[in-house]
Amino acid sequence: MSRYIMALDQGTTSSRCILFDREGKMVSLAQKEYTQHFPRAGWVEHDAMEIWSTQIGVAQEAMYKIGATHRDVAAIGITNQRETTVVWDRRTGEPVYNAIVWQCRRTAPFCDELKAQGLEGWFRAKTGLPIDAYFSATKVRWILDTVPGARQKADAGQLAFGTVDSWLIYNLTKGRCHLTDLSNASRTMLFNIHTLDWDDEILEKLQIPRSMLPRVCPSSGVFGFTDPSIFGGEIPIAGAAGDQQAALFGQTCFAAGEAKNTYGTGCFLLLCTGEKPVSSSQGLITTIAWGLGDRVTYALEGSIFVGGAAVQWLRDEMKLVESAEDSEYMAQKVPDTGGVYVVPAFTGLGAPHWDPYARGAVFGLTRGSSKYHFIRATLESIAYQVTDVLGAMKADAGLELQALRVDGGACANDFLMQFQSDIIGAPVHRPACIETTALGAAYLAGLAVGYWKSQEEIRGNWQLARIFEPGMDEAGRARRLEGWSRAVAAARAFRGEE
Ligand SMILES: Nc1ncnc2c1ncn2[C@@H]1O[C@H](COP(=O)(O)OP(=O)(O)O)[C@@H](O)[C@H]1O
Ligand SMILES: O=P(O)(O)OC[C@H](O)CO
Repeated sequence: MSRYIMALDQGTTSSRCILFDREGKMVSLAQKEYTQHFPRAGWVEHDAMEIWSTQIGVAQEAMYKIGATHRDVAAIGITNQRETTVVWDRRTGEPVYNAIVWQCRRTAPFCDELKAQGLEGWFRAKTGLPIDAYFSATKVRWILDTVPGARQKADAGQLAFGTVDSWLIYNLTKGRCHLTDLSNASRTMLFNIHTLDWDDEILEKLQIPRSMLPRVCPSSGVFGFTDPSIFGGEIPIAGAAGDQQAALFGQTCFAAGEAKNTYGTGCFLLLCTGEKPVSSSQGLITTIAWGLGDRVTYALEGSIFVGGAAVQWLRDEMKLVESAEDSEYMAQKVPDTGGVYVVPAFTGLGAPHWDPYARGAVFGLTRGSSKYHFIRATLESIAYQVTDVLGAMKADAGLELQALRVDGGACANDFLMQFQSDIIGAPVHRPACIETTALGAAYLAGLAVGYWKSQEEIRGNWQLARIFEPGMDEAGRARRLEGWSRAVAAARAFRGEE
């Protein structure tokens, strides 16, 4: 029997491939950062061909590192940055425009038009989502309206739309399969999470032809086989899920009431609600967690657009740190932020505010403010945003958190995790494997081909590595949270330039 499951983790900042063994341990990893394009203020794009080339490059590298061949890989699981929109020409396989990334705000004015028509409740009832530029629907519409000839080609059935999972499956199968999974479909604002089908009324309203859309499959099951030219032989693609849902699966949060928070480019807190979609009155999203066989599991989600990306900004734009890791010791060179608050609303604010016009801001600077205060305040801003989302989840779902399970690149930062625990007043549990996104995709694929027999078997693989206990007094917590909420209100009042 094959020895490994391959996870392809196509994230916002990097493409990654990890090979896992039966205990859920990483056997080989390869990763490559790729180019972020910011053609205008608030716009974010990726080159879809670079997504594909880096993803396939790291897959081959991960196999090469341990001398694995296609025979050693029982199945591939795909997980991906969600909502990011690729539209390609079926005849050439070429994208007609760059991938429009989930963070991109270009369609905010069109979303305002939809809201002005009073459609907010209509969309939410069908899709579980608020109307926002974050989701794929208005991005597809923008491409059809803007790229010369796109509308005509789409009407003639020549164009295909997909989120990044679809784009990878299409290329891995050399154009044979145009598919997606339920969790990714639920992020498009085109998919009805109750009927489990693309919603014809929404398609009509947005003038998006159904012929562009992929077929929707369960998250665990054989989607197709890789073309033999890629790995030297066929490998089944047996799992796919959006990265945040995959992380929920990788953290083995299978039962209603179990939650995790991922600290990647953004931060995403997901609470499993079981087979029941729970609707939100607090600015959270109702989303499909995964489909297994004919059973669909739902989740409530708080989506924060800028998490670890704020640390990347400190590194790449502000040049205040040389590496993301350095932020940890530099933040601890000062005992507190000295009253400085950073609001990293670089692409507006997601949950619970949903304000596309908010922009990043720094408050509380004094003559004594140093770069260390600035770095510390940036890290703290990540934890404050998570605290706001937790508050919404408590109000919506009555979540009484015993402990917060964490994962994702930035959860390696001990300072951030300690501050997170302090500011929510609850323990933070960091597992041994923080690559839970990839692990979740591997589990979905492995279950489909019998590599793992059951979810119970998988549960046994989860291991705790470190607990962060809250140490901040109530008064200190309340004072900081009050400062943070004033900073957010001020950043929202400023409103960015169009
Ligand atoms: N030690 C660290 N401290 C703070 N942030 C970090 C650290 N390591 C990585 N990051 C941040 O985490 C993000 C990468 O996490 P990852 O889970 O790989 O994200 P993605 O899947 O979105 O590409 C980057 O934005 C990076 O700045
Ligand atoms: O790339 P990540 O891990 O920050 O995840 C991005 C999300 O899927 C966007 O919804």
